Amino acid sequence: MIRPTDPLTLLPPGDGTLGRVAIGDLTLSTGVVLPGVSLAVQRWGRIADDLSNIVLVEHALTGDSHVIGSVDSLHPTPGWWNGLVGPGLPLDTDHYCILSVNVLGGCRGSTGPSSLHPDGHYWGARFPAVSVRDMVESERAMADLLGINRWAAVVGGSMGGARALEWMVGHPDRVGAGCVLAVGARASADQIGVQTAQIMAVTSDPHWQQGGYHGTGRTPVTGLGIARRIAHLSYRGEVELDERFANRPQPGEDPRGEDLSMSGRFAVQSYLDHQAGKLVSRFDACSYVLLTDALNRHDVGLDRGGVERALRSCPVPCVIGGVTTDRLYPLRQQEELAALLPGADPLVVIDSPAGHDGFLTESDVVGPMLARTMELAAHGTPDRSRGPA
Ligand SMILES: CC(=O)SCCNC(=O)CCNC(=O)[C@H](O)C(C)(C)COP(=O)(O)OP(=O)(O)OC[C@H]1O[C@@H](n2cnc3c(N)ncnc32)[C@H](O)[C@@H]1OP(=O)(O)O
Ligand SMILES: N[C@@H](CCO)C(=O)O
Repeated sequence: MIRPTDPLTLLPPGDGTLGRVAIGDLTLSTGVVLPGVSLAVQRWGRIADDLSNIVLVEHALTGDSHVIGSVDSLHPTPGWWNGLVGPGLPLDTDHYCILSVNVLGGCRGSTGPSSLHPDGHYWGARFPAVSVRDMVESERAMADLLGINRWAAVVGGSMGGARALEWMVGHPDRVGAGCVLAVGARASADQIGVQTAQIMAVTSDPHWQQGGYHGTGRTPVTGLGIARRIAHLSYRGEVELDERFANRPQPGEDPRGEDLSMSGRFAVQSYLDHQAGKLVSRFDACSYVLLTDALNRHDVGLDRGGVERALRSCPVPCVIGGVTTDRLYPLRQQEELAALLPGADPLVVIDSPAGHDGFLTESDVVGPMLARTMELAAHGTPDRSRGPA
């Protein structure tokens, strides 16, 4: 007798090994069909027989599926939520299987602009535009393939929070509980402004080559580095930066010389150079443009009668959090989410100088928020009687 393959055998083992799930062709919200899509996946913990204990953790713009780092492999990789996932930790692998997916269009294993097109050349900027909703649809296609009807919870911050929110609003019956950090219901004018400036920095680099730089030996590292400097400023608190760097020169350098040769740097300039250097060494410029553009398109109310109606229609129990000093996704945006989502706990305000990156750095507060999310998830089917307001 031929037994059908157990879909779960398509997943990597529960020890954080990186695997890849082929989901086939994906029709995007623009109508474009993206052929042969694969998603890079990692998971930690055992999957229950009834698949009811799987938590989807969504990463931010330049993150990836390495929610927690690995030190013992040939290629040690840092994690971005170390200390929050593991036995006895807020995302408790003694009870739950924690699963993370490199985003559609990313550059850390999932199909994206640095993947090969069916014609054998790199996709580059030929890669079709994707929205946050498309990212979620790729994850839904993967869940369908694996037979996962419902996530115990979906959690994430920033772009990961946008994906978590899209899951909750677009597929409320498939999300047991949600945790949404440091994001809003739609892109604001300020975000689109700062993010389009970053996109222009990348695409104005002569090495961009209309997005066809892959395989040419010339990559737009200068433009990507400028984009990261602009972005990183928006990720950190204004007061925090001034307390750390003020207008001091970088030790041993003189930024106040007699001419404009710019040979000496301010300390903050050196810090941003460092952050830019780290990003260009690990991230693809086309993916950066694609994902930044997806954030510009983010609008949970699109084709759902607007933000208020979309949020009010979502009964998923959830935890919403924002950072006091977040100047990219200011607190008013999370206040809106907490006010309009019928299943939301009172807003958790993360009091931190760290700015937007607080959802990565303030694990003392984020940990209890994740624990609370799992408490909501454990209560099972949400109280649908609250219904749309
Ligand atoms: C780690 C990953 O790549 S996981 C994927 C997710 N990645 C991200 O989320 C984005 C990348 N990282 C970040 O945004 C941030 O570094 C965070 C949020 C992860 C950590 O924030 P913090 O711990 O507050 O780091 P902080 O902003 O102080 O930066 C520290 C770095 O700046 C460097 N630095 C500080 N001052 C200066 C200076 N004057 N000149 C040059 N470098 C400086 C430090 O040496 C340190 O370098 P290192 O990270 O290579 O060790
Ligand atoms: N530091 C985060 C900020 C965006 O949320 C990142 O690079 O992904």
